[in-house]
Amino acid sequence: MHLNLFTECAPVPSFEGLWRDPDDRTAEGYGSLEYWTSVARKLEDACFDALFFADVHGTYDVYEGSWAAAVRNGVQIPSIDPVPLIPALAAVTDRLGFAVTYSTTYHPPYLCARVLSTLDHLTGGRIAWNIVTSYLRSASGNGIGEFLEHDQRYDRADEYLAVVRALWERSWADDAVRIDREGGVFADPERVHQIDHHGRWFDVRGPHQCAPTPQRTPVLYQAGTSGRGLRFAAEHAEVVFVTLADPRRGAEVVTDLRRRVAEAGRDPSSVTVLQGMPVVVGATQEQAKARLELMNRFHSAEGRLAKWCGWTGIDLAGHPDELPLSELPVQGSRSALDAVRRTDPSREWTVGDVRRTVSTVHLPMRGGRFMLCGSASEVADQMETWREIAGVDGFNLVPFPPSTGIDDICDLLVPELRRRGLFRTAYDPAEATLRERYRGAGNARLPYPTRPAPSPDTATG
Ligand SMILES: Cc1cc2nc3c(=O)[nH]c(=O)nc-3n(C[C@H](O)[C@H](O)[C@H](O)COP(=O)(O)O)c2cc1C
Repeated sequence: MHLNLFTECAPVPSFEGLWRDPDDRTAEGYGSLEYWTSVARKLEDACFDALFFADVHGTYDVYEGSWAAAVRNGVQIPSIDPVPLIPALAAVTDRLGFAVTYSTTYHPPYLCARVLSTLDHLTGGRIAWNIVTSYLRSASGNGIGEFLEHDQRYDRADEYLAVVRALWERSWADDAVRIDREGGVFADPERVHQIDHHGRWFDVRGPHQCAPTPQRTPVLYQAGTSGRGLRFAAEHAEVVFVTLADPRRGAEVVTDLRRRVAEAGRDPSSVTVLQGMPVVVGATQEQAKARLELMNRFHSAEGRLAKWCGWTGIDLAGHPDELPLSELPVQGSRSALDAVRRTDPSREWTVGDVRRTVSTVHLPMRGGRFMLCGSASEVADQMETWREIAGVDGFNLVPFPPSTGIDDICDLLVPELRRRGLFRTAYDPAEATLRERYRGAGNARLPYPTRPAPSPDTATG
């Protein structure tokens, strides 16, 4: 089983309002090296695959047409950039991987390739890239790029991947770096190539500024399960991060994804699917339930609405309650919208229905299904059900409570998973890089060759 821990470098990585819990360490800790190094050490002791950092490049200003609710509730503002943190975390760990989010809409591909190669060098091949197309229109107001329509963002992302993959895979030969002190040749210019990419969105000559890293291309993660998102994943992703509503309906998405991977000419079993999963675990079921009471106490409906409206681009305060949701165009995240719709696909969802659902606390024992909850043994049972029925390969765990929940996962849940033979008791020394943890020892490099971007004109939804 593959296990990541999901977080954000923000006071409220998830569960809006929980920063008010006096035991929560994230509110002050998110900006401190001491906090993040202690998290990284804890996860490495538990042999996690990776620490996953979500990130955005604008403010959540859709709800009520303002970022006031986001600021008041600390919803990814303030937040710091996780990327500069990674070398510090790598310095206190040896094997833990790090997944970082970089946007194909708001970061230039040449600079993205260099930053991720730098991290792959400095960590000895422990980097994954969470490829996002970005749903926040507000970022375009910060002078970092133009917000495009949903499908166009993915078209651009296809070309972006052609550029960065060419820089990582084709620009430098493995034997280009010679360090020949006698001969006075550091690197052989004959073995370093321009990529000469000229496309609709990008003109990048190259060569890449970094010599080949342990993985060359970082492990390619993708999140976004609209039809267009799945097509992008089928073409590029090695690990797909999903948030499925429940195991049975989730199985349809996973099957659809693997079918599309096969259609793209790749081995469907080579794609690792991780379910993003909130989890609360206690020594007993009663203790887990008691922890959940914190949700009732501190949950912020306003903070939740700020986040959800930012994800989708729909202002739930800006339309009449009775308006059917199907009448609103969605330029943000269709996955976030589908996650709500899939809880009851037969219903004609209105703006009012969604606002009530999004702002209400859904505790697992009161019918809310989207959470792992209970003693370690109960949570492990639920994880096994997800694996068997939905066909996911592992989890991107979202800890509840946000900081002490990390200790519960490592100290209570991981030992139970190990007892069942579901999770490693030590890192395999033969798996030197993060990619090898997914694909086995000896597979440090991207398994499929670089490909030109598929033409938006010929691709189908
Ligand atoms: C589980 C999940 C995690 C995501 N994480 C991020 C993130 O950290 N930063 C970001 O800008 N977008 C993130 N996204 C947004 C996607 O990259 C994408 O832009 C958005 O979901 C729209 O695509 P879709 O309609 O296919 O879902 C995430 C989406 C999902 C479903």
